[in-house]
Amino acid sequence: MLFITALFISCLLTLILGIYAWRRREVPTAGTIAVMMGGLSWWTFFYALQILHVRFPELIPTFFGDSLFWFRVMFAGVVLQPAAFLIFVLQYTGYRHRIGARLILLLSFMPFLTLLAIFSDGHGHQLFMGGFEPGAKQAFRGGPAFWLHSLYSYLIMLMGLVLLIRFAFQNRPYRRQALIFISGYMAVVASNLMTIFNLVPQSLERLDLSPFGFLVAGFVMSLNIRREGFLDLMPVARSLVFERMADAVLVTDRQNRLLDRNPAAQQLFGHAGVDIGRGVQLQQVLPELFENGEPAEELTLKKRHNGNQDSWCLDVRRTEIKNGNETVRGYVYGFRDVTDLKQVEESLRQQLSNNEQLRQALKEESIRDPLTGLFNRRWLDEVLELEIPRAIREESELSLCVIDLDHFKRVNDGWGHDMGDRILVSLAQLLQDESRKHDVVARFGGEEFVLVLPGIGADQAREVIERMQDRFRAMSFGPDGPTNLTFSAGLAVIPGHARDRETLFRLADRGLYRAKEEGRDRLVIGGRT
Ligand SMILES: Nc1nc2c(ncn2[C@@H]2O[C@H](COP(=O)(O)OP(=O)(O)OP(=O)(O)O)[C@@H](O)[C@H]2O)c(=O)[nH]1
Repeated sequence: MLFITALFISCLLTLILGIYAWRRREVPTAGTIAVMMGGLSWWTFFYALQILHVRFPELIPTFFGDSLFWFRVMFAGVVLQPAAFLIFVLQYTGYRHRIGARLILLLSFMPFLTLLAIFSDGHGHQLFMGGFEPGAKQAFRGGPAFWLHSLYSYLIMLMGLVLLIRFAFQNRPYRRQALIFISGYMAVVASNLMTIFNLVPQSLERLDLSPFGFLVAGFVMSLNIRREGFLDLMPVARSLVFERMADAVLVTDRQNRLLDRNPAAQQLFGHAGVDIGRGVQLQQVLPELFENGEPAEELTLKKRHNGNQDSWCLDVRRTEIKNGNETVRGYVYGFRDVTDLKQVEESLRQQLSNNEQLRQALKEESIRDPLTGLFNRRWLDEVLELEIPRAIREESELSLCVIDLDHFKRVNDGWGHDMGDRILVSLAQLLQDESRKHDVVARFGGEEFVLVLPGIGADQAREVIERMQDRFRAMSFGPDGPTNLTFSAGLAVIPGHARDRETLFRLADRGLYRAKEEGRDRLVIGGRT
């Protein structure tokens, strides 16, 4: 009776755990745990029915006249266990991508055959039951199919166990929960092994001990869920993140040999034609990443096949993987595709530079005379505002010369306005040619020009102006243009004639006026001849 009670408690506990896990099935391993727990619950439930049938045949009937009916049904829950266990371990230890249709098919082959053997194994057949008689208080020996299935189960469980133990030692944050899970499952394995190898003491009437193993496993599992967050903090979440990340991630060992890569990396490097198969040396397949020894922070990846212009701009981040004693075990390389960002950045930069050019052009326009291209009066004012105080501060000279074309009205009247414009442009060009780089030549308005000659006194300025006058006089404006044009000029110098802008201009203007008065085509300095 104690045994039956234990069976039902196991059944209930595993059922509750199964339902609990099923309700959290958005965590991928939880679904598998639900199947495992459901299978265990099934196992214990039908085992209990079988025993009750033997003890109380009138209470628990059987079907098809088969006294082992419930026992056979029970095996549906048994054969499920190894495959579910392995799938869980693969999910838990980060090998989710290995679970495909092929593996599922391979794993279900044996359970399917076993179930077939179980149900076709009627009385007299020795294939699975090995002549087992229920209620005969004899040990269950099992036929060849039973042992084959046991071998298959334990091989699979061993594989899972190895993976789990390796994982537990490599992943400190999950070590406790992984070890607790292993210990729970070991209780199932131990009780099952004791049963199938007939190690159960006679006093326990050779009953199947597995349900007690399930009881222990159930308690351990609930402990794991409550204390270790087994269904919340699964490493699976981490591997899911790795797999679903939009950034390409490559994991290498210390020698930069590739150990793992996520689907985003496969897609990106696959597109670029870079071979990122496991074991390849990163320096060999991505030499541009290590151009200066250390990995670059930015990488431009070009499509390897000739003739294609595709390229990606990648932001690279390398993180060291360290173990407990701080030695580097490998690296994680993260590649973020910043191609679009770069394009936006580039077009913004282009736009900024265009704006700057436009601003410069506008500024130029605002300080230039449109006809001659010389500086205008506005710019001249700004220049003088700086240059006059500087000349005084540095005790150097500065000459200001006001130039005005002689009888320009006659030119306009005689040869037309267009010819007048051409002459203004020619004079502007001449003034520019004859002055130094840091002199300022401006059109002051109409046919009047101003020269600012920093660092030059009256004598030197006179030479410059007279040279200009000579050249202008000698200029020809074609067979239909005027000849021997002249200009008059007035000059004043800082600090000799003035120490401020107004006086300087007034004296230069007065000089110009005097030059006109005295017959034009001459230069008057300081308001006097
Ligand atoms: N073609 C042309 N003529 C201009 C321009 N600006 C001013 N003028 C002309 O320059 C002439 C200036 O004439 P005035 O101020 O009388 O002087 P002037 O004929 O040069 O005689 P003086 O200065 O006394 O030698 C006028 O006919 C204006 O129309 C211009 O941009 N283009």
